[in-house]
Amino acid sequence: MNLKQLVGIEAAKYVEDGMIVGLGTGSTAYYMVEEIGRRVNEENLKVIGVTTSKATEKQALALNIPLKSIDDVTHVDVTIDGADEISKDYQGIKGGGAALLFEKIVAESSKKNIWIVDESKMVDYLGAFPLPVEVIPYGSTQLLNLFAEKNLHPILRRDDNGTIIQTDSQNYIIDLHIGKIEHPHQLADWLIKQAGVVEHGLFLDTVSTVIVGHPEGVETIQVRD
Ligand SMILES: O=C(CO)[C@H](O)[C@H](O)COP(=O)(O)O
Repeated sequence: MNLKQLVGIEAAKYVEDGMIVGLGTGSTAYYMVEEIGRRVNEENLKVIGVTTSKATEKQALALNIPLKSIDDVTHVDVTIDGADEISKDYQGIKGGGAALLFEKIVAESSKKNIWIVDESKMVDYLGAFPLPVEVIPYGSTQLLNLFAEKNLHPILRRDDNGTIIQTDSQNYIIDLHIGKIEHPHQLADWLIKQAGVVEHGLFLDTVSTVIVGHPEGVETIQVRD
């Protein structure tokens, strides 16, 4: 079993009958969704899933996990999602899979957030992983210029064919190759104030529990209630 599968299966243990569960996006969250699907089908687990991307929605539907839109629930009990980086003070970067907007909306509606990662995602400081910023297409060149002026080293995300990637909301992603983010809260506050920025991938003071996969086994870190 690989480390992503290990933490995905471990996190699914936190899901109980009657819960509304936020289902994250990415190659690690994939295994958690598979395990919840297995429990729904084999153990008659009764849950409602709230998905964070079209990809996860497709996976959950194929597994017959009952789903509701975030707009049709009053709250989410727990959201389980991956992360691109987690710093030593448990701040995170997400959005490598371009799902950061829905992921943040669901995370902010959740009583608890569990992040599942392999040990390579645990870092001292955020920023070696390029910080994704979701922007509307209109004015995105102006934002690229602004970010470049501020030495944030922006690159518009494209696929291997050079086509600009669009999110589930038809927005663009600008990745900021910062290297080391000294003051994540300041950067987050500045980014969200720029016209055209829809959301950024700094997930600050969000996570309740981090489940880290090591070759020796699973480490569970309780960060906040
Ligand atoms: O934020 C995300 C998607 O927008 C993912 O959770 C993050 O990119 C981690 O993905 P993976 O588990 O595939 O490494």
